[in-house]
Amino acid sequence: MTQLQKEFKSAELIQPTVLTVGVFDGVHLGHQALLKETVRQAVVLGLASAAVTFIGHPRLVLGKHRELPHLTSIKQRLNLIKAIGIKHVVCLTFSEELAALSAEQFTDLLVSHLSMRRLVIGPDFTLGRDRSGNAAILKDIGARKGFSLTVVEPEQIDNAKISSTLIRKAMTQSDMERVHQLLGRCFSLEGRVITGEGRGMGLGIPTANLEIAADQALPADGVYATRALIAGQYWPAITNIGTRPTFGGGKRSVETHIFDFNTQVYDDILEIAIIKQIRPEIKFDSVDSLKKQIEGDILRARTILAKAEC
Ligand SMILES: Cc1cc2nc3c(=O)[nH]c(=O)nc-3n(C[C@H](O)[C@H](O)[C@H](O)COP(=O)(O)O)c2cc1C
Ligand SMILES: Nc1ncnc2c1ncn2[C@@H]1O[C@H](COP(=O)(O)OP(=O)(O)OP(=O)(O)O)[C@@H](O)[C@H]1O
Repeated sequence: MTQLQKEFKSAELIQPTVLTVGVFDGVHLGHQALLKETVRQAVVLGLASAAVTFIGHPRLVLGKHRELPHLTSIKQRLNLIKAIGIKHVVCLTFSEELAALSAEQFTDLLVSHLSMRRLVIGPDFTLGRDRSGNAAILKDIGARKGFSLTVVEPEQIDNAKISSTLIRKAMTQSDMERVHQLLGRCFSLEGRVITGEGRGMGLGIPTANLEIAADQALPADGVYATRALIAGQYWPAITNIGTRPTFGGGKRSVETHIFDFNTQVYDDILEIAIIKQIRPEIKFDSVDSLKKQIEGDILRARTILAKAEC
């Protein structure tokens, strides 16, 4: 049995479904509109709602991009999709085997394994080998195979279609307000707390270093006002993303100083909601001037966080 057959077999759905398909990286406002419409139609038709999401980005597997940073981890993506009310979330590895299927072959699998009766798609969505399955073709296949098709209007902001590409661009410009507007929530990073180089304590500013996946999209290097979520509780915080040029630079790290907090958090899972950039990362001439700057940054972060919406 191939990997794809195994994945479909273990995801088997018996109750007929209204289904949507995509990568859903970021689960941005456009994705949310589509997922909400899928849930709404399932309720109206008395069917179960389902979403198929891909592990591994099609554009990477098909060699169109060499690197494509993810806005959300798989875990965040699944939690966000479920929080919208989608009953079944099916993960499929986007492999060459999957990429080689025609729209007809892929929708056959959706009908036979996931009992698809209606497919909900967004603007310009295509499915199957060489992106051959556009809305007209999917409608025609559906008429023969027993599913109907709904095409959802694009969600737009300022006449631009909301897309993960737009969000990645705003991240590289450190425009976290724009990212927030496009996602419909604050951008957040989640990971395990790992050990740093132990300099933070010496500076009098202890930091929790986050373990970050190599393919995680990050805002541009800099200092950000953030909120840290630990064991269900939010704490005001400040986060430095960067290479610490004052100490000779190194591997990019994401380190957070949580205000009024002095508990050991090594190995805990920490989520950081990134609210606003305070300044870019700078190479200081002395550790003292870095320390003075950080003390000022902390005051600014407190002011920003007192007024922030998320
Ligand atoms: C709020 C904040 C701002 C920071 N800004 C800078 C900076 O502009 N330049 C820099 O070289 N390091 C900066 N750092 C990183 C410190 O150099 C770092 O916390 C220290 O080296 C400890 O690193 P460690 O956790 O790897 O031991 C900042 C850290 C924090 C918490
Ligand atoms: N702005 C939007 N409004 C409504 N639906 C959208 C929007 N953006 C994407 N979708 C739909 O969400 C589904 C999942 O899309 P998917 O994540 O696979 O790729 P996409 O369209 O390239 O999205 P993005 O460019 O944001 O990564 C598709 O049906 C897609 O058409």
